[in-house]
Amino acid sequence: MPGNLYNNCSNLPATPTRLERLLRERELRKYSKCLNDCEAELPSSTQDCFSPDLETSTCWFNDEELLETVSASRSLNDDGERLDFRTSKQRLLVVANRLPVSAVRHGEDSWQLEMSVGGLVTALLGVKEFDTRWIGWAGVNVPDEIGQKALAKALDEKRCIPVFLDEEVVHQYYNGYCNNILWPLFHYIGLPQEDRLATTRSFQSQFDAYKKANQLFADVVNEHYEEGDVVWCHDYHLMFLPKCLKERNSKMKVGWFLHTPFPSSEIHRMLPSRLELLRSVLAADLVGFHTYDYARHFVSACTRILGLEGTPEGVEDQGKLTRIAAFPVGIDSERFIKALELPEVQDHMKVLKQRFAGRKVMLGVDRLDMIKGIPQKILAFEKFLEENPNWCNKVVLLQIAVPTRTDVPEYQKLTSQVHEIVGRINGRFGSLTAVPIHHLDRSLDFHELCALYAVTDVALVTSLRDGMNLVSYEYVACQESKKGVLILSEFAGAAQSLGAGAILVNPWNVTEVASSIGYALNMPADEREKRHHHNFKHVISHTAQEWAATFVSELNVTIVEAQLRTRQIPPPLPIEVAVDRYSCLNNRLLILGFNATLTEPVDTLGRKDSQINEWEPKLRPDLREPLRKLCDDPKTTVLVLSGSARNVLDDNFSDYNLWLAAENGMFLRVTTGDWMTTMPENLSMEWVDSVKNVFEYFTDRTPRSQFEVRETSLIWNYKYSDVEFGRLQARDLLQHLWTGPISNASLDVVQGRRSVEVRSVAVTKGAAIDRILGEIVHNKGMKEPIDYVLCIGHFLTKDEDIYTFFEPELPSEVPASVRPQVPTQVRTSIVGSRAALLMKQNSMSAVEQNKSYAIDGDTLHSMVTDRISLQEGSSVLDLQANDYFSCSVARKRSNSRYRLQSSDEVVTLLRELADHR
Ligand SMILES: O=P(O)(O)OC[C@H]1O[C@H](O[C@H]2O[C@H](CO)[C@@H](O)[C@H](O)[C@H]2O)[C@H](O)[C@@H](O)[C@@H]1O
Ligand SMILES: O=c1ccn([C@@H]2O[C@H](COP(=O)(O)OP(=O)(O)O)[C@@H](O)[C@H]2O)c(=O)[nH]1
Repeated sequence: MPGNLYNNCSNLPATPTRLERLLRERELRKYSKCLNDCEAELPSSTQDCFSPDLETSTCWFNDEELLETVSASRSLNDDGERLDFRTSKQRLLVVANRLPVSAVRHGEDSWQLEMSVGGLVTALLGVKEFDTRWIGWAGVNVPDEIGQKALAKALDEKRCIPVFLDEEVVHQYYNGYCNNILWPLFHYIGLPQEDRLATTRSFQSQFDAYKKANQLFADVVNEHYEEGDVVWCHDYHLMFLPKCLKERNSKMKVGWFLHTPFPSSEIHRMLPSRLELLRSVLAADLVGFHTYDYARHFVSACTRILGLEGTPEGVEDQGKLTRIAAFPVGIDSERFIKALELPEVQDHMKVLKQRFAGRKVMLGVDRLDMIKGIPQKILAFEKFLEENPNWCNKVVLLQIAVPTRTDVPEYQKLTSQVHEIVGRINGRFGSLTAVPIHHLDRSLDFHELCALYAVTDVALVTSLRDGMNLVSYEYVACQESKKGVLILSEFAGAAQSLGAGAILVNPWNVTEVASSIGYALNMPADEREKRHHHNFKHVISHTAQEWAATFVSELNVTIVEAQLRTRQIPPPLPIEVAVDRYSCLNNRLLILGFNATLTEPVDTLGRKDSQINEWEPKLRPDLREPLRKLCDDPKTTVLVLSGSARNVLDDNFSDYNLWLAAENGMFLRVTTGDWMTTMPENLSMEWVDSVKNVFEYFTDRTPRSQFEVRETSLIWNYKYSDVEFGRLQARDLLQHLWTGPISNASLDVVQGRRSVEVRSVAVTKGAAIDRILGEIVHNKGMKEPIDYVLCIGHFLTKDEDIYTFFEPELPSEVPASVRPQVPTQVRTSIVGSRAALLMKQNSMSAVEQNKSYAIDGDTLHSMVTDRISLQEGSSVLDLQANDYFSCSVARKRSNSRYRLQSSDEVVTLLRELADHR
């Protein structure tokens, strides 16, 4: 499709595709990594400053060196030798609710920083390729200024920037809206019911706090932002952030990534703030998810709930594309693999092996969260013991359950529930010397955790839903020597990547999980090896570093593409200029479309305004007054040029003094006169019956679709049907029309946004306007040439030839760069036709003579020349470039010079014109 003529880029060198750009970026990353690796071989004295030895740190918490690697270390900046490499690092602002460290206060101005627990922190700690700063909440309330200053200073050393949230905001935003509303909903647990109903009542105040908290995050980002920075927002806590950031600075590169699942649109629909949240996220340039399924759900929420267009690339709204894609996170696998060689880890392994000698050990590591399916896991283990009494003293389940979100009542309840089940099972199957379940309500340090991962025989992950689940990755990374078995919930994002090597289970099916435990414990060595090998390969190649680099690279590419795309969108109509020129001139022509131009905007969801009585297009009531004024102005001619049938235009406009052109100009009438036809005489309509059959078939099978028979075209409209079903049906319908029995007829099958229209090839608004103008000039007995044309409409691409109709005749002072590119041949014929518009007295009606019309467009123009009486020497059009305004309404790409966003803006424009006679 041609772009905006004013921005015709056809002469530019071919721009690379997105894939080409991404591949190039990938090559560059590889090259940069190669440079890095070479540096790693430099003498150790030059390395120390920027490559801290993580594995020598003894504790998972307070791991200062680890944090240094999150970002390019500052000492790197002081190293002259590495200047080139360093300068290529992109500044990255990572914004997440939780900082990688949580703060514990020790005195008025003294703070201790501890590593935060959770997959998001683990994933982001692996991000090393950028010059990174973290912005987030330190997990603590700091009401006093001294405390805030001291904490900010302590965090600064870790390149972290705090967002201070007071207790009430944390309560309403974090415990309330994030963890009691969004978290359960996104994990298919649903919204609060029964005893949680009180939460529903406070929903609005929690949402307000959520927005307020997001704004506070935005303020801190704005304070630290430097031009060119990439701002990467994380997770469901910050869905409002992209909008806050873009409102302030539309040029900021903003990405948003969700670490949890994004549920089916049917679940998201339940959320009272569903629209606002989706819209805010869409303000980002790039939106990422762990899996293709989550991305697909998000796109479908945008199409079904917001009524936007979903494309394979993302979601489009008024020409703005938000790119949506899957970026599965990984871990810093090397860090885990290397840790296994550390003496501390080896010591832990020895102790564990001794402690559990003679027993197989199964491992569970989860935050104590209802989504992790801990009760289901324990119940399945109980069933296994029940059914396999011979295993009772030979297997033990070690469950690490890290306390989390302890202020939220649901989490408190879960703790007691789990304790109760564990107690019961240990009582039932335990002995004086051994219990089958070892349950720990606390976190472990990094070395203990690695040792546990390495020595255990089976890892049991039974999440009911889980964005990714990094524990499964970490387990695989640490099992290179033992080759233990991973039992993995099919509802964890990790199932998509590790599914082939793991035993996949439905955690709700206790029987299935129990038998999988048996299968895993008895699995022969060669099968374990094969499965492990497959997973290990994936874990070491899909790292957190790779994840971040890919996301940021795609964000950069998305921005470039957006800039290219913007060039194809016409600029907004300069209303003041259009009005000013209008008031200066004396013979003005307004050509107005009808549907979606002078009618209320269609509810794209087909829900609200989809009552049957709304189906007929109606002139907006707020347009009646300005339209009447314009029609009654002797210096103005108003023409409504529409695809609609005659009766529809009659119903809406009979009371106004204007011109009506129905069926794309095939019928014409001044409201004081009768309808005339401008239809070429030998326009073949033989195809109508067969197309009618097809349309009827699809109308029957597509609820709330309509089928309209006009005299020169047939239209099947599905704007009130289910968006996705309608689109699928339209695809089938089009395929049939293009390849079926009528494929050879001389027809045009015109695809609208929510419609399919079939008409004869010769019928377009641009083809009709010449004849219409001739008739208007003749009928009005115009003496003065038309010196102002405003042509606005929500026209189909095929009908946009109306915009170009006037272009070639504009005087040559229009700068070459903004003049439309019309092929020479076409130009000649149009210029030829313009001769038809020379005025003469005693003219004969062009329409009266329509018998002699030929179908060929060029011939038509010259036929008109013969029939319109001309007034010696004067032209119908005397149009200066600046007095011609072609303007599309609610179209993302168009050949028009300008655009208006919606029919609301048409109202504004026509009111202004009406007030400036
Ligand atoms: O910060 P908290 O409220 O204590 O919760 C900890 C984190 O839990 C969630 O982690 C998710 O991210 C992981 C990495 O992408 C993913 O593997 C896992 O499936 C998710 O549950 C949460 O999304 C984070 O924001 C929290 O920080
Ligand atoms: O005592 C512990 C137990 C777990 N983890 C880490 O917590 C993360 C859990 O991430 P996952 O993606 O599995 O789930 P999430 O908790 O983020 O939902 C993993 O990186 C674990 O190494 C930890 O730091 N300390």
